Amino acid sequence: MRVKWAADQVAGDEYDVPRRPGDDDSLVVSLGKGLGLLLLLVPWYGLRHPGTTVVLVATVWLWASHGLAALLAAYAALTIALAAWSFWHRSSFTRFVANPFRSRVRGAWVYRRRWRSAMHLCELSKGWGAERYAPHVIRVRCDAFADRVRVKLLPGQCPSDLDGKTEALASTFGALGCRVQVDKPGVVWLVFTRRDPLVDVVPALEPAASVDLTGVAVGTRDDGQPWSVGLQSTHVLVAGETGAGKGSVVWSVLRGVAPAIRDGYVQAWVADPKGGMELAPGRALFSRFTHEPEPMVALVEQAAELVTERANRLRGIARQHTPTPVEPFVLLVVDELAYLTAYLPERDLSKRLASALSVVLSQGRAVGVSVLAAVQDPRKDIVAMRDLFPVRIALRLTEASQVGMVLGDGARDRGARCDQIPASMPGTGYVLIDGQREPVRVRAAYVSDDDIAATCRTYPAPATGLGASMVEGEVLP
Ligand SMILES: Nc1ncnc2c1ncn2[C@@H]1O[C@H](COP(=O)(O)OP(=O)(O)OP(=O)(O)O)[C@@H](O)[C@H]1O
Repeated sequence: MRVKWAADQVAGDEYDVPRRPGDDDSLVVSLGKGLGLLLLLVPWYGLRHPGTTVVLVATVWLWASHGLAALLAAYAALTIALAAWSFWHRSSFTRFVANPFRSRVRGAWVYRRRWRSAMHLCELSKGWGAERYAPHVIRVRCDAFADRVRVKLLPGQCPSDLDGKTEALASTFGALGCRVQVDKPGVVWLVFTRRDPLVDVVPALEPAASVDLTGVAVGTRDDGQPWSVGLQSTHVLVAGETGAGKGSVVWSVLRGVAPAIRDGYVQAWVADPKGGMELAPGRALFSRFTHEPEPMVALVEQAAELVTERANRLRGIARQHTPTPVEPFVLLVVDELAYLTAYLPERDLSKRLASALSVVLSQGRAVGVSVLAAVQDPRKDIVAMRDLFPVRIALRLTEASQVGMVLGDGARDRGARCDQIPASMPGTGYVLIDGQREPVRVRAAYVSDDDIAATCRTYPAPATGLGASMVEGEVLP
């Protein structure tokens, strides 16, 4: 593809415009060439865009055969029909009319018109001899929130070449943000966010009647899809500075599994090092709950004993634990993991904790014991354990360097800007989703005190959980 810098409309001053063959043609020759090109382009356009062609041909035919009044009447009738459609069935209207129209207009006006210059100025074009080449736009899909541009990369380019360019691309095309998603080898989707679907608080989600531990709905993704977190056969780490909204992730998970708690298939064992302030309101859901240092270590040790006992019993019989009311899935919730791993007052407690936690994290997944842990400060102590948490959620973080500590190296370059999440959007963060190398932006649902109280009333743990009668600070059987 030949790049004509001079013809591209980019905001900013042009510089170093190379001369091209034909730039010095006389007016007559240029007009002749233009006419020839038009004759070739009309049939090509007609074949490529049959819908538009039908509308154009119908318009010309109506005008020529029935006059302007008939044409205006037909357009008025069409407008009324579309308005009625949009009123009565918004979703199908959006899908079949609004989004394709948006895609066509924005695809031509915003992206294709400025594409090559933008690629050059973002340093994504390449030179070969005297020619310059830019990645090719295959398709543009737009909805009310985002534009998705499918792009064929140049030979010699790979998706990671776009890492670190996303901010420049977003700014070039006037978007709030840009993410790269690999489609297939050599082809990527650039997702430009125009309106943030996560700005509004996501209300608490209703728990599903039948709980699926492989995907518990906890919030919304920025493409409008539900965001689910798997608990079975995994451990989940939620990292975020104070006030980042870790509580909303933990509460959304607990609310999501509440029906299974009531039916005895899931038990929540909860350690709240913040003196019980955060999680105590949900004690009716918990089978075990504690907030004192020694009992918290004892709770993790009990989980480790359960893991060892189940592993010994199930070895050779089953490769995967199936939750039942007799042998429930245990979710060990630790509200501030760093407190247990780094700040326990006594050295002996720290040692006991480290050894019990390593058993639970390394062997618990196969025997139905999973950890859901929150952490404010993802520094060294946590990083040592980070790899034992297959699911990691990074909310707002104080420093850019912390993103990699939670999501792994390069995650920030691939779009996880946790340090730029505004304080006004607690519960917002980035996650890595299976099969996708790019982090996905998400927001957890906000579970209010009233929602917690209602969840406790509707789904209390069975009598063995001793919910409301628990003595705080003690580990109960
Ligand atoms: N998903 C959410 N949507 C809207 N508001 C939220 C959400 N999550 C939390 N908040 C609000 O943000 C504030 C801080 O939330 P939260 O206590 O969960 O943060 P945290 O990360 O647990 O902080 P800390 O580590 O200090 O306990 C709360 O007042 C809460 O009302």
